[in-house]
Amino acid sequence: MIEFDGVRKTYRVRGQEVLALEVERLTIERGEVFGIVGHSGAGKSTLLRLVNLLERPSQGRVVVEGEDVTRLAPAQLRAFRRRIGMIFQHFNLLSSKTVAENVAFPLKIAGTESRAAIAARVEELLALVGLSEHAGKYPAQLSGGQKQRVGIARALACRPSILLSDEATSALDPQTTRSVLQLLSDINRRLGLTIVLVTHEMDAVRRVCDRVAVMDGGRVVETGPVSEVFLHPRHPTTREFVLESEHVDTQEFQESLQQAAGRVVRLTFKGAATYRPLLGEVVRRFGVDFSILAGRIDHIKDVPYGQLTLSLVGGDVEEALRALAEAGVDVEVLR
Ligand SMILES: Nc1ncnc2c1ncn2[C@@H]1O[C@H](COP(=O)(O)OP(=O)(O)OP(=O)(O)O)[C@@H](O)[C@H]1O
Repeated sequence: MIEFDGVRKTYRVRGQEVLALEVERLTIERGEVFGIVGHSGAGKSTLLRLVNLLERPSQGRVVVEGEDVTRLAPAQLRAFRRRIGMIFQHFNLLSSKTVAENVAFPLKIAGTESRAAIAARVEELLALVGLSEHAGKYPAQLSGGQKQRVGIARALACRPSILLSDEATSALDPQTTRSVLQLLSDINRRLGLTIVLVTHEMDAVRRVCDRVAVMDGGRVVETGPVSEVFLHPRHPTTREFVLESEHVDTQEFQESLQQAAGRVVRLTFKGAATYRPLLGEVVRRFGVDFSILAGRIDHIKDVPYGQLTLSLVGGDVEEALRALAEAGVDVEVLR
């Protein structure tokens, strides 16, 4: 478990104290994939770097697996950092070392394992990330996705219990992003380690995270299970992120809402309800006509969901909405 308790981080810029982060309380549970999403400058990296004390809080406590990290003596801090792996946007690989040497590097520095044990561990890690055939190559000979896989293998070398990911897929194309996120998800499941994933892409959160914190201006403005935050965003920043991730132009969408007739509602179907012909049944039963303003079917982690924005006219709209809600559909009246 990772706990932030009354944490403030300020930087001194040209003689002035500037507040970068203020988090009253935030808890990341053991074994979960926790997303931190926000625009550039929102404080995401600062929050992440407080976990392994790459940044020191100006005030408050960061407690990792029961230990207040700010109180660790230098030798304890070195041992503690080995329990936390980290991956970066630009991979940070050593260009003069091979893939295998990059992965072996943290184990050599730790100096706790024999050469043979390190070689065996490297082999195991390269198999885990699907790079066994590339052990002797140099980073320059790899694609972006392969480089990040090396980064992941290296981060896992010392068997950490926490993996910090700072925009690890931001430099990758969409397909490679998906495969790296899938790998992180598999690692979370297979090894049971906690992953904290900083990103500015809500789509990455939707694919792999269990819970998410949305940051704005150095503060956590919304937090909760991804399905909750994604399907029912409350804070304007969260709404913006969700619409962006659905490639919806906010202004165009507002305009189409204004032109729509009758009652405008957003229906969210989750899990099995996604595939049931509920809407057809209900509109027929209550004589309601509808037109579709927006719609999508997708997954949040492994759970399918469908979301439809409709304008409803005629018939008994109120009763139709009640029937849908009773059948387990989330009904939001937008207008
Ligand atoms: N070393 C530093 N010195 C001064 N200000 C800093 C320093 N590091 C970060 N900041 C400031 O703290 C705020 C939060 O920065 P941070 O890098 O955590 O944001 P972020 O959400 O990760 O953004 P990005 O996605 O662009 O990395 C910003 O206003 C930034 O300018």
